[in-house]
Amino acid sequence: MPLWRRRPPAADAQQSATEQSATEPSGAESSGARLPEAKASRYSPWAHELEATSIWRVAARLPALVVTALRWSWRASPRDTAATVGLNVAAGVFTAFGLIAVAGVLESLFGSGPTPERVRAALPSLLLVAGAAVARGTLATLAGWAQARLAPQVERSVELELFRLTSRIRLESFDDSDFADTMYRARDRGTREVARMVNYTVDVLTALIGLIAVAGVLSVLHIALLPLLILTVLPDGWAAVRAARIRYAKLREMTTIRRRETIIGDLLADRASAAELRAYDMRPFLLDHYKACADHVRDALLGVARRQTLVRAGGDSASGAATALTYTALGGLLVGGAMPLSVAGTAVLAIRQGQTSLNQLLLSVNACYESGLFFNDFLEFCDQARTRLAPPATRPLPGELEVLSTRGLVFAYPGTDEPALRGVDIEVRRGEVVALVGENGSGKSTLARLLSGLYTPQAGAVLWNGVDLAEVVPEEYRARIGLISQDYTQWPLSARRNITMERDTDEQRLRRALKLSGADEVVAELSQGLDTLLDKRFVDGADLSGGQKQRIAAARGLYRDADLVVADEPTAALDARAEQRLFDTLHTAATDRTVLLITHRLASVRMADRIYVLDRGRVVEQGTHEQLMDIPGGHYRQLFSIQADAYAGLGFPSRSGEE
Ligand SMILES: Nc1ncnc2c1ncn2[C@@H]1O[C@H](COP(=O)(O)OP(=O)(O)OP(=O)(O)O)[C@@H](O)[C@H]1O
Repeated sequence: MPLWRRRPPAADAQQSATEQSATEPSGAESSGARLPEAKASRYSPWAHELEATSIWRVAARLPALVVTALRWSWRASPRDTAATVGLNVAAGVFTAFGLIAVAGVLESLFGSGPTPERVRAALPSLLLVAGAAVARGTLATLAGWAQARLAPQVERSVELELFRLTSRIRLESFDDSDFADTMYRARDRGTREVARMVNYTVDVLTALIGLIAVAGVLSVLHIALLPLLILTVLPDGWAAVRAARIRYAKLREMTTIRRRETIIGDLLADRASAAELRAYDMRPFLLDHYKACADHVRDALLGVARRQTLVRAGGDSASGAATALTYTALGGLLVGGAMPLSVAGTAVLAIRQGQTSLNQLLLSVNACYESGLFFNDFLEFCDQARTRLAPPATRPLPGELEVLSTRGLVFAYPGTDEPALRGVDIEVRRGEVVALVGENGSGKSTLARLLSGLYTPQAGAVLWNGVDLAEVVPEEYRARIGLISQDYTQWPLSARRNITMERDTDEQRLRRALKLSGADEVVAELSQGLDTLLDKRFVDGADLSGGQKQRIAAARGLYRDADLVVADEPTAALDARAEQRLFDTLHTAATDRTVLLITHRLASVRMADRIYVLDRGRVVEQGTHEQLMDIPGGHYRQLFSIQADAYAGLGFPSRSGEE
């Protein structure tokens, strides 16, 4: 496993966090007091490990990363990748060729004989220098074009892969905070780095070619000059790589804080939170919290800048000393008569060019390496996401739903010790209305999601006509379920699309769903009817009330030609009339479909064929309303009585208007 992928053992995190907070700048400490992530970064041990790892060990992984980046680039556009690499390399060849031609010019100019004759002798080489410059310039321009074309294509392809994975991973992955950090890093910078890595790789190749030419010229002039040249640049290169690692390690260490900073920033600037932010005057609190995060990040980055400057200053001084040594050696060779003046002139030129090329090489290797660290975040995300995909299932759905049952279902959310479901057995038969009731947090929605195939149980199974859903192609059974979710999404699409969720509309089914859910009244008020965009953030977009949104969500669940309708608190935001209409609908819908209903309005489950009562993740009672009411001190009986008592004796008129 590469060093920068290794996760710190949890036990080490606390200890290292203590060490870490001792080394933080004072501002970070003060914000750390308010930010748990600042005090106990999960990545601290990892960051220390990265900093302590030898540069050579880490750099050894670079070629593999470069190859991966090139593969991504090739996938995005083979033509532009080939053009970028090919044209840049060709431009590099002409740069080297130009230097060799310059050496020829100098040799002729510093030779013996009258000046006009020496100038004439230098003319062919001069022409070669000019030709090489023109060719290099043309190739570099074309290469720049190819490079500029490549970047957006690569970014697109990498981002698409990212979203293909985020939209396929198992739902519970979103409840895992470690994975959320990984996803944040991949989205934050990881995807942008592939194109950059390709560019830096090309720079490395170009610089290498220039360097080979210089090395060739220098070794012909005097072999001692070559190691001296390398010595002048190595300290600088070491400093650059080290500085990059310091920055990356700190950024990675701050992943959770930066994610929190983004979340708070969104709350401060998002429409969805704008009203409550004002109503509860959350502004000072959020701003203060945002400032604490931003202060921590700023202080940490100031610390990084200080350390980077020190490292670079060390590298620069050592490189300066090595340059002085090189020129002293050159002077010594001249004074000692070991090298004629014309050769020394060429050597100075070659050394300068060599330093430029070597510097360029080290800078591009460093940039490539730094990019590689971030690119690796994207690869790490892809690796982790692939392990979070549902295992491939090939079994087709075993016919229309006859019976959906669960067997010893156990499910715990990631990062929690307490299971939300602890061995649940229920059964829903075709044409039945089955209700799940229970107090808040008893596990109803979790069970509904498992029955809808959205979560994977840790133990037990959900069986469709006796076949374990784990073996069935997920798209097949999800298509047979109409989910009216408690946390429904209003998509930034037209009202029509918000209901049908598919490109082609079955007008008859749509009209029926609109009527059954009461969404027909909502659509009638929209300026462009079903074609109205349901998102106020865009021109001509409409906004809906909470109940209106819920009617649209109910229409979505009813539109689907499903075997099973799962309705999780489908009426929480509805007015009394709409609520009654939807419950009536759900009860009559069960003549041709099966309905699983979750609600706290117990009067509405009286008609259910069977009621399961959940408590702390277990089914504690089951039966019809009458059977459950017959259990003395029973859970359901108590809940029902509390609601019934609230209305009892108040003499409300019935639905028909009579007392
Ligand atoms: N995403 C989550 N991550 C961790 N724990 C969760 C998550 N969602 C729910 N839980 C926990 O799982 C348990 C069951 O929650 P669930 O939402 O299924 O209850 P519920 O019966 O539907 O409650 P309600 O009536 O309030 O909707 C609760 O203890 C809850 O805190």
